[in-house]
Order: sequence, then structure tokens, then C-alpha cells
Amino acid sequence: MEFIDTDIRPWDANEVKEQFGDSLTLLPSNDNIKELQTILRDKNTTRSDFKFYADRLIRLVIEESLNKLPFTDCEVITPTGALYKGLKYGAGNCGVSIVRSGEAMEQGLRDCCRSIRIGKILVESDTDTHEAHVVYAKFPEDIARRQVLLMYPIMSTGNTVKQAVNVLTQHGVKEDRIILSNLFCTPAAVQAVVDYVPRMKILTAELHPVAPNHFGQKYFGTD
Ligand SMILES: O=P(O)(O)OC[C@H]1O[C@H](OP(=O)(O)OP(=O)(O)O)[C@H](O)[C@@H]1O
Repeated sequence: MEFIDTDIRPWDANEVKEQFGDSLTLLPSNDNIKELQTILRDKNTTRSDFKFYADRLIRLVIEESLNKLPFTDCEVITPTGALYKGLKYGAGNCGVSIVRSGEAMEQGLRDCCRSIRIGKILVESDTDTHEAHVVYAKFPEDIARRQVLLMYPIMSTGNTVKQAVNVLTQHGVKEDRIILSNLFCTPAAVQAVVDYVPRMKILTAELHPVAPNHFGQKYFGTD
């Protein structure tokens, strides 16, 4: 289904829920997050500031994405001898970054999960047609048994992510065991990806008709 949006503003959580149901989760916004997004959108932001503030937003998105992975009940004893009923992060997950912008999210994941395995996929897009194809993929050998946190900060058409998901499913990963961790996406990209892989879960910090496609160039300093 083609989605055409002429309203140039970020979507709120109610609109997201109405259009995409449980497929898309919006990072709950606040003034702190809005400031980070403003700095990343500003054409006058220096490269050094861009990386610094992008890393802050990435950390928030990664922390929220981890909340979509399984936790199990556990009990611990506090220093005063009391029983505390808590939760323990489950094993059997891995990260996969889409080169190159997705690599910007690897450190944020490692800061939370010190020794998590991280695979990589390189997808190349044609600058004119936006057609994407996979050039390279390397995963943990047991990836088919793992839940996958797929990392890519920008979705403009969604083509890059669709190709990356293709490779994962070809390696035996079930669609409903993939969580896409994303910073900015367009409504058209979400619609395209949801139509393509309806059972994958997507978490983003902003749904906006204009994608900040300068992200990779500015973060890595290749502009
Ligand atoms: O959803 P899509 O339409 O596939 O687009 C996703 C991103 O990929 C492109 O960037 P680029 O080729 O510079 O990627 P990189 O930053 O990862 O190198 C494009 O400018 C988007 O930022």
C-alpha cells in the first residue's frame, strides 16, 4: 500500500498508534529529546556536536529497544536481608548493524550489553532509483536462534532496511524476532517496511515526512 503524506510535521503517539498499531513504537518524547533532534536537524550544527548529540539520542533509543527484548522473573537478597522480586535480562540476543550509519549505534548497544555479538550487513543504494542490494553480510553462526536488534538510524524509503531484513530471514531469523532500532523515519518508509515484514517490531525516536539523510555523512565526517 502506497502512503503519501503532505503534512510536514512529526507524528504524535496517537497518530502512530492509529496508523501502525503495535508495529511501530515511538520513543516517548520530552523537551530533552526534542533538543537533541533539533540539533541533529540544524544545518549549522558542527560535526563534533552532531556526533556528540547523536550518540546521546542513540543511547536513549537503544535503552528503549532493549525493553522490547525478553526479561525473566528473578529474586535477589538486598544488603538488609530482604527479598526483592525483580527482572533479569534474557540471553540469546544479538545486534546487527547496517553499514554504515547503523555502525554509529554499535557503541550505544555495547555500552548497555558489554559483550553482545554484533553482525553486519552492507546494503548499497542507487542514488537515483533508491534501489538497494546487499553487498556483504556476516552474522553470529547461530543467528537463527537469536533475537536480533537491527540497527539503522534513518529510513527514508525503507529500501535499505527491507533488503537487510531479507538477508536475516534468509539466514533463518524469524521476522517476529527482529526489532529495528531507528532514530528518524518517514511515514512512507514505515508503511513500506510494515507491508513487507508485518511482524517485525520497529522502534523510532521520530516519525517525520522529511528524513535527515545527511546523518551518515555528518556523523562520519565524509561530507
Ligand atoms: O530508507 P532508505 O531510502 O533506504 O534510506 C536510508 C538511508 O540510506 C541512505 O543514506 P546512505 O546511503 O548515505 O547510507 P549510510 O549513511 O548508511 O552510508 C539515505 O540517504 C538514508 O539516509
